[in-house]
Amino acid sequence: MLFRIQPVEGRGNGVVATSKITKGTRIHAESPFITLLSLDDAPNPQALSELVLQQLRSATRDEQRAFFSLTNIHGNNMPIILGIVQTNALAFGPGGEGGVFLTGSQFNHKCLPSACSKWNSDLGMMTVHALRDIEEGEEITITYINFETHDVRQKTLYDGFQFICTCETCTLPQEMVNEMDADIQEIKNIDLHLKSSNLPLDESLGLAYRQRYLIESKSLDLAHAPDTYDLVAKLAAIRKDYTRAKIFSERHLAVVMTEGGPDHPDTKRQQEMDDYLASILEKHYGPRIPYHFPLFEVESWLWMQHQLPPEVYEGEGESEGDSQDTADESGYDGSSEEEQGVWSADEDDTFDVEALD
Ligand SMILES: C[S@@+](CC[C@H](N)C(=O)[O-])C[C@H]1O[C@@H](n2cnc3c(N)ncnc32)[C@H](O)[C@@H]1O
Repeated sequence: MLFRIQPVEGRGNGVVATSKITKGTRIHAESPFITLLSLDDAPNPQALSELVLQQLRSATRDEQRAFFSLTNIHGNNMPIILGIVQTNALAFGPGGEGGVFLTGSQFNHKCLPSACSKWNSDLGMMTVHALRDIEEGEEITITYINFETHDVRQKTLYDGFQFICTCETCTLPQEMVNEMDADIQEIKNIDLHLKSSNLPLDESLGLAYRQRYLIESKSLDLAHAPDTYDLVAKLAAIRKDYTRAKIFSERHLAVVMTEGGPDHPDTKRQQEMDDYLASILEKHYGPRIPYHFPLFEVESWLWMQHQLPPEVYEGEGESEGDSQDTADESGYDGSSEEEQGVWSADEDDTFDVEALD
């Protein structure tokens, strides 16, 4: 066992590492003890109680005891069973299904968590993987919420779990919180823009680069940050730029592998896409990835960097100064695609992204 459950100051019980855990390690896997049909529908308390009672009756005494020892933040405001369910239910299914986990429900929240909880429909289990190295004695945290600005995060956590988040991110000085919120909003705007407009690939990559820059260099990798690599891999594949698609696909594969492990459906799907791209490259072109260039040049080539046309960005949170900064960082030397070693695929190579979704 890589962790133990113990009291954590200001957060009730929590999950604490009993040894050093390296990034990508599966920390925990567990089937739901109580399964709920939907966390999205306002539950009819009577029906919910009945559903939970039915499942409790078929549990062992030890399991029942473990269920009743879970935290109930609702006190006398509702029947005890409902209080426990509402405090501990985690969402997992695509239709808003959720459940209570005897161990997994004891992970506390942080906006910049050290671990990722993910529902694995193939295993019928929630898994928890380390998003970074975690030290012995450190609390292992997950996130309960989506990628949001400070006030939205606080409201969601208070409404759903009745606590005020005091994590490092939420307690930054107001000026830094404002700056971070502006960056988060810009990341979300870019995501919407990339998904809703049919931009030429170089413009999409320019925006995507900016998104990745904001997420990585400013430590905004709050859980559920938009997955830039997934999107640009698909955009490049649709435009038959299989070399770039393959590189972005490898990066996305690394992300889903860390978050869900090799047996997660997302990882398997991405592996399938990656193998397919590899087979196209192998069959028609052989390796064209310019790894013999210095890393900086490969990155610059990969993202097709040049200054973004201002109209792409207008009104979406970026100042002119910022845009200029990005262009300056790019190192784009103005050489043509051919000079940079980029090739185009045959007409017959049609990448069916839908089939992989
Ligand atoms: C799913 S339970 C987590 C385990 C819980 N701490 C326990 O003692 O069983 C959710 C509750 O834990 C507490 N909690 C989780 N994350 C917290 C945080 N970052 N700060 C304060 N309380 C937190 C809140 O009371 C929340 O309603």
